[in-house]
Amino acid sequence: VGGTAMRASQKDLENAVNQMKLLKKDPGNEVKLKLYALYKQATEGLCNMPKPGIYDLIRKAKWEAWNTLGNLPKETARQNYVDLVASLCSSSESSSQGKPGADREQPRYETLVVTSEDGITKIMLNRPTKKNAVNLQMYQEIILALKAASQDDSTITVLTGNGDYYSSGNDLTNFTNTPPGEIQEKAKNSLILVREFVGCFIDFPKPLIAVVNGPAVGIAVTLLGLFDIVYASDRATFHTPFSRLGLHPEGCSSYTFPKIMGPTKATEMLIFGKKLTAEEACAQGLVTEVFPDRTFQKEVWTRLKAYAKLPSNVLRISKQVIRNREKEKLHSVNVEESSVLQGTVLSDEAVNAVMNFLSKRAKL
Ligand SMILES: CCC/C=C/C(=O)SCCNC(=O)CCNC(=O)[C@H](O)C(C)(C)COP(=O)([O-])OP(=O)([O-])OC[C@H]1O[C@@H](n2cnc3c(N)ncnc32)[C@H](O)[C@@H]1OP(=O)([O-])[O-]
Repeated sequence: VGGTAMRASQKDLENAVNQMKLLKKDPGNEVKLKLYALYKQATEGLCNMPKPGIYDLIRKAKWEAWNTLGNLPKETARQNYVDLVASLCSSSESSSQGKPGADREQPRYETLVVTSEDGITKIMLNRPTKKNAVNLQMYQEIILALKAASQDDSTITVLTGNGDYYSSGNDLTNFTNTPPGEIQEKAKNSLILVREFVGCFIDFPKPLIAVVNGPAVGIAVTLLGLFDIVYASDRATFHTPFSRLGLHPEGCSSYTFPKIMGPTKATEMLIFGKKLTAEEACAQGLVTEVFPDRTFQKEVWTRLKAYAKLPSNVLRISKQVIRNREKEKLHSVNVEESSVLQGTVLSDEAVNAVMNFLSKRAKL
């Protein structure tokens, strides 16, 4: 997940090393350390360098970068190295093709507004007239925005919504204009996209914060279990109406929710579709803190700007320490949830629920 389907070979690694030598723009120390660590892990495995003394700054940074990879398999490290070099080469190509003076770093998005300031990259879902429903383009754009944010020089990354909703979840019209002969294929490809999308949240290397400005539905709720902090307005609600849509939990919620709130509370949400208020979601550990809607934006952004002044590399490493041992498990949960959905996304129950929504704009 999060890389090319094919596994990178030794030859691919060597090619990537050579490509790096030709890179015109210096990718910065943080990326260089990451490349160093992945290369060592890919070629030598587990960090075998004795821990350098505290004042041996350069060797210590290298040791930390390598040691943080823990027992990441050599093949995965090789793949990650190749993927990282490919993304550096493509971003340097696109920036060298950009017009002088233009905003070269940020790709153009149609469904998002992405800004980066004060050490914070903010990814704002921007389909307010559709309550920020996640259509296929938005899935793709969020993947791109997360990949860019993981490599930019911001300290933390925030996901939020524009308008009165955080997000109404998966866009129920994602397959509706598809000719009947192509629907199976489209559903299959869409679920592959959703799986890749969830994988990007699992792998996201920096602190990831949800600023839940209003109601959240479906996949916008389930993904919250993969965030590091979730701040909510007291207007927000949390609703996963999967059963009435003929669907099943995704976004790794079948694993994260029972861990966060205990199996019975998770069942009430994920199977029986119980909608939680922000206060309830906070009491159950899904939300970190609730703020009055009136002061929500001001309070949250003041806090986040202060957090973003902390040393970026330290936050990154702490996040990895907290999350890394769960990563492999989360990826396997993601694959499993996706294959369950493959079997049911075009079931009678699921198709009828979409038809019902379209014909009556039936409310949850
Ligand atoms: C990956 C597979 C797994 C699935 C994961 C999930 O996330 S499952 C969860 C899937 N999610 C759901 O089941 C939620 C379904 N949505 C609802 O139940 C309600 O719209 C509401 C309660 C979110 C808001 O009610 P409200 O009275 O405040 O507002 P309103 O109803 O007037 O909506 C305004 C406009 O937004 C449009 N729009 C809204 N949501 C969606 C959507 N998801 N899709 C498409 N469009 C959507 C709506 O059609 C309308 O457009 P129009 O007609 O003006 O062109």
